[in-house]
Amino acid sequence: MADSAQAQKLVYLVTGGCGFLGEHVVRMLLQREPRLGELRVFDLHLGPWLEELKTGPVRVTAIQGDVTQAHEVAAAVAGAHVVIHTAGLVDVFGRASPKTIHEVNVQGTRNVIEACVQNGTRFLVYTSSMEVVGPNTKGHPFYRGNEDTPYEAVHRHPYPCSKALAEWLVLEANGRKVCGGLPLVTCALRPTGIYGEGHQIMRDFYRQGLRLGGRLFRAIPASVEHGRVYVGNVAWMHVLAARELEQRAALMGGQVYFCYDGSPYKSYEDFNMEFLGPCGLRLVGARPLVPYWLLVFLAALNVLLQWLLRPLLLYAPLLNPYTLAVANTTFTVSTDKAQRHFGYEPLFSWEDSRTRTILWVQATGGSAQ
Ligand SMILES: NC(=O)C1=CN([C@@H]2O[C@H](COP(=O)(O)OP(=O)(O)OC[C@H]3O[C@@H](n4cnc5c(N)ncnc54)[C@H](O)[C@@H]3O)[C@@H](O)[C@H]2O)C=CC1
Ligand SMILES: C[C@@H](CO)CCC[C@@H](C)[C@H]1CC[C@H]2[C@@H]3[C@H](O)CC4=CC(=O)CC[C@]4(C)[C@H]3CC[C@]12C
Repeated sequence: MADSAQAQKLVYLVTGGCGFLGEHVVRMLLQREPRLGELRVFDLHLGPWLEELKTGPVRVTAIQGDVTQAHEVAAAVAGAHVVIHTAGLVDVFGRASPKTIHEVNVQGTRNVIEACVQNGTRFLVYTSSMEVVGPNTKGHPFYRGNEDTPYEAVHRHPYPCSKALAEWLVLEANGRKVCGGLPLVTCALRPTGIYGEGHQIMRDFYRQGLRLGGRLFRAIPASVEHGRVYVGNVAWMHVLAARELEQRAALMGGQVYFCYDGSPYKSYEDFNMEFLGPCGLRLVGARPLVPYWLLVFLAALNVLLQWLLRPLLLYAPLLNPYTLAVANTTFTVSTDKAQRHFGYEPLFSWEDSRTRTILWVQATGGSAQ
């Protein structure tokens, strides 16, 4: 697709294109990818908002499908130049079984790779996660780390296990000959905790705060820092990476990139208050109001309750030993690898990202949407 035709229009496929991140990737491609000729949006559940996109100048094709079904993925990939594979089962709360998480995240990714190989699709960008690195089960801090920082990555939970395995598959596939004989070029992007318009957990915290009379209670020390990244910048990074993969195949192929922007390093709760504060909530307590040992106990109790209640109902609260460990461990990234390799600069400043998120929480937080 190189210089033979600068004006050649490209077919992009976004898997998981109706999810929180996927929708932003889809909209970003339509706004910022001049070579886009057709955009295929593949998802298990198609969003009604796709309809309005179908009236624009670029052909938008909605494909309801399941990444675990190889034939459905193959049909969607046929004829695509670039695949952005963002579909995944994001579950750290025990809603889905480990088997299902593995099937979607690992087998689904395998199906995407094989479909690229069979169909001669050469460019694949995979949405990985910071979770493939850590936090590890020992709670070691990862402080301002980059892609080369040594860290003891130990995965036990099904979600990070599945993301690590899927990322490995994607990177290992780099250089494989696709149908037609040319090499596949792949890279993986590792977002930290994503926030922005559409962030379900943010909305849940907002609603919880409203129920508690406009208050949230500090549970995690303010000194535990998290790296967070705005969804618009994560989407922009995907679009740029996909665009540059061909020209910079030797440099970018088989590489991983953390997703980063100018969002401040703060504790998970203090960071959320950047948005929930202006929406009228306040975080009570300069220090955690419950002792850590009690949180550990409650997290363990939640696991027991989940197990006991499983025959009757799905009990999947936010607090469990894994989420507590993640929330309570510093994990921040500081890197310029994406800037050096493919010229990434955040599209949205921290101020813009903050304002957009606040407006979204205000607009939808109290409603049933
Ligand atoms: N939300 C976060 O903070 C982070 C997310 N990620 C990764 O980003 C990607 C997108 O995550 P989010 O947008 O947050 O999640 P999401 O749940 O909003 O989006 C995932 C999308 O994948 C679709 N999907 C799930 N199973 C599927 C299947 N079997 N076949 C086809 N589509 C399927 C869902 O319907 C959904 O639209 C995931 O791969 C996740 O692992 C990585 C780092 C952080
Ligand atoms: C102990 C509670 C007191 O208020 C707070 C619980 C917060 C947790 C639900 C979140 C804290 C950190 C989040 C994770 C982190 O942002 C990294 C992630 C990366 C992903 O790829 C998927 C989502 C997540 C695991 C994210 C999930 C929610 C938290 C554990």
